[in-house]
Amino acid sequence: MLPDKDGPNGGGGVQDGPGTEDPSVTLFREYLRLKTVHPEPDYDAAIRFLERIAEELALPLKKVEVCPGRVVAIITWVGSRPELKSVVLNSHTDVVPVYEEHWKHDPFAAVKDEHGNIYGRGSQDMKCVTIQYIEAIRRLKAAGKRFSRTIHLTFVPDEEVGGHKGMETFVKHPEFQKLNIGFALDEGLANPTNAYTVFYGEKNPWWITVRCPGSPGHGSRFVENTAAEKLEFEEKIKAWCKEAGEDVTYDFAQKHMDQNFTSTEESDPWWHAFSSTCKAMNMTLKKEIFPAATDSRFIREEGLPAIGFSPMNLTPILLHDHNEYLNEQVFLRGIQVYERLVPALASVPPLSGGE
Ligand code: MET
Ligand SMILES: [Zn+2]
Ligand SMILES: [Zn+2]
Repeated sequence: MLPDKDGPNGGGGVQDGPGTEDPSVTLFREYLRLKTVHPEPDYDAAIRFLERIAEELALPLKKVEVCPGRVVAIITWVGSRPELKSVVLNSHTDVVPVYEEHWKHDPFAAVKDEHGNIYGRGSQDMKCVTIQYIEAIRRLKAAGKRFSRTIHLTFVPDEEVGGHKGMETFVKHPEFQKLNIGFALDEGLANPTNAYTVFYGEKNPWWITVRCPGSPGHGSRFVENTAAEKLEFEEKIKAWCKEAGEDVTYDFAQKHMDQNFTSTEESDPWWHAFSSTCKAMNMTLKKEIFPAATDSRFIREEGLPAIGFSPMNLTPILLHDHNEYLNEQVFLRGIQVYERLVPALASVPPLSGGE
């Protein structure tokens, strides 16, 4: 672990003396320090980190290069009945850029303040979840557990830039088919109340590039045929491009039409395993449609069920925001949540059809 400027346990006035921090928190902070930040994420650092983790867990890691320089890493814990469909724990390794001048701590130093709040880009989106999966698996393995279904931890690049060179390509890869997926967990959002939010569908993103050529020049010069004057925002996309002139074109960088939802009926065996485990832990769940887009959309488009869930209650929603942080107690509680959820999902009895 790299020491940060305030010593081994972060910001001033920290309650932990050296060496007393929970090792899961230390690992989380170490992962936050990797600069997997766009526009040039250090994916090599993430892969090296994950290779070390796989070695510690004594589990195999497979690397699938879906595009040049874009590797999906898969750590697999084979179940006692490997013919059954598997459980996927998915997370993306990239994070969005920062405006460092708006942060009270270095966004890549993983400073922990006197309240136990850990500041860092990716602390909520979604390096917390990556480490929570890993630590839950580590504890379950150490306790000598094994489950009937195979568990795959998938670590995917480029989610934050639309997933073209990440999950979108991976779901079409033969190695994805080989995973024989029955159910997937992926990211969700924090919830400021005591409840946890779960996402069973998403909004359809449309990212559109409108090409509207015009003469350049200073605004005071009464330039004719400017780009701005050609655009009619109140009209529909097609209509306003047509009206703007024959040379105005548009392209979709993202155009999702699929509306596959994941069942949250109690009769659904996957949802039942998920929700009954949460209930047994006295967790309140709030079911929602994700307000933006995650890699779950590509999984659902393959017809597979996926639930978006990041176990962060009592936490303001700070994804992509300045001063993104997560409290270490909330983080540690999340590991315990996965320690219960993973066994429940990986022990779902064979479904009709023997899967
Ligand atoms: C449409 S790609 C989604 C990128 C990112 N997850 C976001 O919601 O902003
Ligand atoms: Zn995310
Ligand atoms: Zn994000």
